[in-house]
Amino acid sequence: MNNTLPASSEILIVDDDPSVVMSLYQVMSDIGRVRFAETAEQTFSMISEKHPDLILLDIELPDANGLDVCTKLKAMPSTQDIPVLVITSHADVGFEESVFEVGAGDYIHKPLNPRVLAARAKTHLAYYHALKLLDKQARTDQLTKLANRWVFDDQLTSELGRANRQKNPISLIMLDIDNFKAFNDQFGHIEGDKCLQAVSTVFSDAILRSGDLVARYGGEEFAVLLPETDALGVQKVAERIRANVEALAIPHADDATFPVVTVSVGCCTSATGSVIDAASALQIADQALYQSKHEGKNCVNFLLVE
Ligand SMILES: Nc1nc2c(ncn2[C@@H]2O[C@H](COP(=O)(O)OP(=O)(O)OP(=O)(O)O)[C@@H](O)[C@H]2O)c(=O)[nH]1
Repeated sequence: MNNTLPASSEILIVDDDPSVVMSLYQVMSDIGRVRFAETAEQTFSMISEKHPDLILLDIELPDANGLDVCTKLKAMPSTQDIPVLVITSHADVGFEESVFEVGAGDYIHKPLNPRVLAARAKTHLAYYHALKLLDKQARTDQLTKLANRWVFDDQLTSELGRANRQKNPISLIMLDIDNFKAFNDQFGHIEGDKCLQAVSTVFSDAILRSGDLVARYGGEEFAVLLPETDALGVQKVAERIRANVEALAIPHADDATFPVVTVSVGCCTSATGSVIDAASALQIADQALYQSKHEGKNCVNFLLVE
């Protein structure tokens, strides 16, 4: 397990005793990059700047009890998974129980034993990095490296809710590669996979805002979510994607509608965030996509919901 440790682990030491900090630093600087906080306030401010991969937390801080700090960290979704190792001189059973009750991963007694500290820190870091990797893999389509349908549906639901609360427009694009069965039949599945990867790059390059999301929705079907984007905006993005896929000029199968690979596009906008249910939004975009297929493929259709 320890072999999986990346060289760049970020470790935050929270302690106000210079001699303890020095001992911790001597051990931890061999394991990762170390930062320090002396108080609870500094701790939260440093964590908001950059999330550490491991926190070594003293119990007696000048402005708070370390257990309360841990409770707060474990209550926040953005920090709850960061492993916390409590550094303590308490040894009674009741105290040990309270360490685990607040969600800390482990505790280490003072005086510190450097080898035990290093071993425990490495174990927690290895589990944390492995979990992060698994989480990333669970959210990513392995072939295209885009987000998968699960991530898309999740984000669509939360962005629709937000658009509705703020009465903001929100737009959705569904894309489907034209005659992809014919492509696979003529060139084989390996070339088909390469084609999917190439068009995925076009989709990713076409979305410019940080809140936008592109995902592989099914086999040769893709979806794009554009929060705070109105009818004009989504149609621009949709047309850019359609044109850029065509411009890739990937030769298509002899019996395909067009000589190069193309996509049919369906998009919709909920002008005031009135569509709040993900299934309805997807169904409207799908309806527009169906219209594009029906009109001869390689085109964009759009539906507006007021
Ligand atoms: N190579 C490859 N092919 C895939 C993958 N996922 C889905 N496909 C193929 O995509 C094709 C989709 O075929 P259809 O649903 O008939 O659609 P189409 O041929 O694109 O026809 P239109 O949508 O009407 O343009 C099928 O042959 C699937 O096997 C994949 O991951 N890799």
